[in-house]
Amino acid sequence: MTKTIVIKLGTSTLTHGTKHLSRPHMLDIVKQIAELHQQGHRLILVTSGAVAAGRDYLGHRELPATLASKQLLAAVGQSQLIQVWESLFSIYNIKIGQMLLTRADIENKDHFLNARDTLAALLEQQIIPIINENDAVATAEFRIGDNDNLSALVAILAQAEQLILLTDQTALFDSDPRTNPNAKPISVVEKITPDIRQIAGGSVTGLGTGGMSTKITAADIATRSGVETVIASGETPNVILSLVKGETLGTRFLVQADRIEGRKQWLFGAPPAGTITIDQGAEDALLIQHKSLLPAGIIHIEGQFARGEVVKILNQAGKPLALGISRYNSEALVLIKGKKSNEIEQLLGYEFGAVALHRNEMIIY
Ligand SMILES: Nc1ncnc2c1ncn2[C@@H]1O[C@H](COP(=O)(O)OP(=O)(O)O)[C@@H](O)[C@H]1O
Ligand SMILES: N[C@@H](CCC(=O)OP(=O)(O)O)C(=O)O
Repeated sequence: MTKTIVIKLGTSTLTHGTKHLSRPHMLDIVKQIAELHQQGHRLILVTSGAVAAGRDYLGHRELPATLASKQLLAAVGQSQLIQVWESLFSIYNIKIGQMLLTRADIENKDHFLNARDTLAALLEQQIIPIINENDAVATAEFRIGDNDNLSALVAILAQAEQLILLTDQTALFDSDPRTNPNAKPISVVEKITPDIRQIAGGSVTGLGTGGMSTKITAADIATRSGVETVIASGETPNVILSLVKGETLGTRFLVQADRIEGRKQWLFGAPPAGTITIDQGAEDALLIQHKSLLPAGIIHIEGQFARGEVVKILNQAGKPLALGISRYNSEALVLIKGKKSNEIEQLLGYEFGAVALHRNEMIIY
């Protein structure tokens, strides 16, 4: 069975603990990804390293200790970083696509759908998405701040089966192995308890952001949404291939929720912004055939809502059937209700796909 896998590479792995990107180490990762890509798996790379690459490119020049300097380094370094990935993937004739995201692109449901559609479109075309935070513009308010958390959100976005966090340690240890030589690796975390959070410290190398602490938060977010998460070393030979095969390596965090249901809980934070009344055919499609809602089955729209907002779906008798995320805003739905999906573009001048509400973004009562 093929899987969707998000692989996060920390600065420590990409630089191999030095001050510049390590092409040999990056090539080793690319080689493994190419093999899995060939097998039909869908792979997404979340890559750190822009700031480190920027520093190196500018010859480690002195800069004022400001946010703008960090953003400057990210702006300079991101283009270096993506060039290296592109040249390495081209060895295997694999095309890549760059996505730079901020918190708003994931938390705002409208943007979330856009980002998700782009990811899906890239994967469908066998293009490997290469993702980083848009550090050059993300101000404190809009930053996720570390790529561990970003990769967990990307895993939810992509409905991935597995999230692999590659770092400079072979596992999560019971204390930081840099300060405690007797620290012991933990192979499985069944549940993230306060004790687990307690043993995960920060980053001491000055290269990484967040250390183990942000990886635990990321594992928590991902496993609650049904995404198995593993922390392992990017240095271990064939680490990605072994993990995808299910071999025991690093620290494995067991899933805490069914994948689809967990993801839905994450999606449905807000109260419904409007209601959609559907006909009998659409009701059967939703309840019996477990299908998405097409505009053709919509009779009436109440309330004003944006694309990405939560709406309640009612049958003709006014009985609530489901909650769902609308792929179109209320004005657009008024124009396309009762119409065939292939007429959407002509009616609106744009389209976000054939369905009004997708099955995977719906909770049936
Ligand atoms: N309990 C722990 N087990 C393993 N590593 C830990 C622990 N607590 C803190 N760390 C630190 O976390 C670091 C990895 O995180 P970080 O430096 O942010 O790397 P990355 O760039 O891969 O995200 C390790 O080098 C280690 O010093
Ligand atoms: N977005 C930043 C990296 C942020 C980050 O989380 O770094 P790391 O802890 O090395 O994975 C960059 O590209 O430099």
